[in-house]
Formats: sequence, structure tokens, C-alpha cells
Amino acid sequence: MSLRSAVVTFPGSNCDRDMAVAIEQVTGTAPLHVWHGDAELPEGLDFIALPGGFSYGDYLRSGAMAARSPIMQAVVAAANRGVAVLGVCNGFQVLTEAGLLPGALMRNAGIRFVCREVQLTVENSQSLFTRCYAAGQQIRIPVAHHDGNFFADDATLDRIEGEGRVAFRYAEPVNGSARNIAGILNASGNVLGMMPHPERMIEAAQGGTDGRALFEGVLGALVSA
Ligand SMILES: NC(=O)CC[C@H](N)C(=O)O
Repeated sequence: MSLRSAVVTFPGSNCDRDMAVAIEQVTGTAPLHVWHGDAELPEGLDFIALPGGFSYGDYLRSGAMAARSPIMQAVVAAANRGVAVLGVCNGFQVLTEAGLLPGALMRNAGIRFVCREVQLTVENSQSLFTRCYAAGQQIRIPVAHHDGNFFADDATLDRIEGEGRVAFRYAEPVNGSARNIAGILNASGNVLGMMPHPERMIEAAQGGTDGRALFEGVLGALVSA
């Protein structure tokens, strides 16, 4: 069996091709491509990826307009049915704006766009996305964003920490994120949003392969051999 996946493209997405290449390289099956204006998703998807970029030029707030595009109603419905959804960078921003994940991604604390490799700690190695990492594993993945400063109120932060929903944490401060949170899961564990770009660490020529395990985890969790 193969993974049936889709990558959503919004006007201004710029990591949709990288995401599609990563999914195909690791899982062996190319994803379908879905346009923001489509009202429906293809039938029978196992996995949906919202890629990075500057959807709608980041106007209003990063991800805010994309979250209200026609396809997102179908993505929210699919997520609520248990379909696996990954949002990377702008995709994470879209997921918070769509209400699939708590909190918000604010302007980086240092105001500057941060574009560099960062060290992450894998906090939760039980989720379908992180099952091929070890708990506490240190990995290197690049970030590239100006709105990556994760904010939520203390009660929400305590709750997501307590429920094991912090998937990845920055090893040192990168953008001002509360508790150095780099990626979080929803309550059911089938939605992951993260600012770092695992699709940019798939083959040695990219400078490392620490992103592969995420897609391997998705494949292994969703497709029985
Ligand atoms: N690489 C990206 O997805 C960038 C996300 C968003 N536009 C930001 O700069 O914060």
C-alpha cells in the first residue's frame, strides 16, 4: 500500500514543491496537489501538508487569509475526522489561524527575519509524526520566518505541556517563542504545526537528513506494509 497524500498551495506558498519532493523521496509516492480555491479535497487522503511560504503576502497576519480560503474548510473537516495534517512554518501559522492548533505565531522577538539552522529537542516521540525519533533526541533543522514567536497564555501552555503536545523545542532561544516551543500537536495527535522545515533536511546535499524521520513516521503510522 502507498501513502495517499496532498500538498495544499496558497497564493504565495513557496515551499510546496520542496514539501512534495520530500514526501515523494521518503514515502515513495508523490502527493497530489490541491489549490487553495478548491472546495473539496481528493477522496481517501491519509495525509495533508500545508507548506511554508507567504500566503496572501502575509497581509493582515501570516496565515490569517489562507485560513479562510475555501480548501481550509475541507482541511479542518478532514483533521476533525482524524486525517493527519502537517503545517510547516506558514502552514503552522495557517493551522493556528484556522483554530486547529492553539496559540498564535507573533512577530519574532528580535523583529528580524531569522533564516538559519537551529537545534531542536524532540520532546514527544510517541506521535505519528515523531515516532521515528527518540525522546530527547537533538536534531538540526533550518528555520526561515519573521513570525515564529509562539504565544499562548500560561494556562494553555501548561495544558499542552502536560498533555505531551509539545513535539519540538528549540535548544536555545530563536525567536522569542514561549518556553522555546517550536512545534505542537493537537489534542488527538493527528495535527502537527512546526516552524522549522523538516522538508529541507531530507538528503545529504541539503546539509543533513534529520527531517526524514518525520516523513518516515507518517508513512509507518499510516500505511501498513
Ligand atoms: N518560510 C515560511 O513559511 C515563512 C512564514 C511566514 N511568512 C513568516 O515569515 O513568518
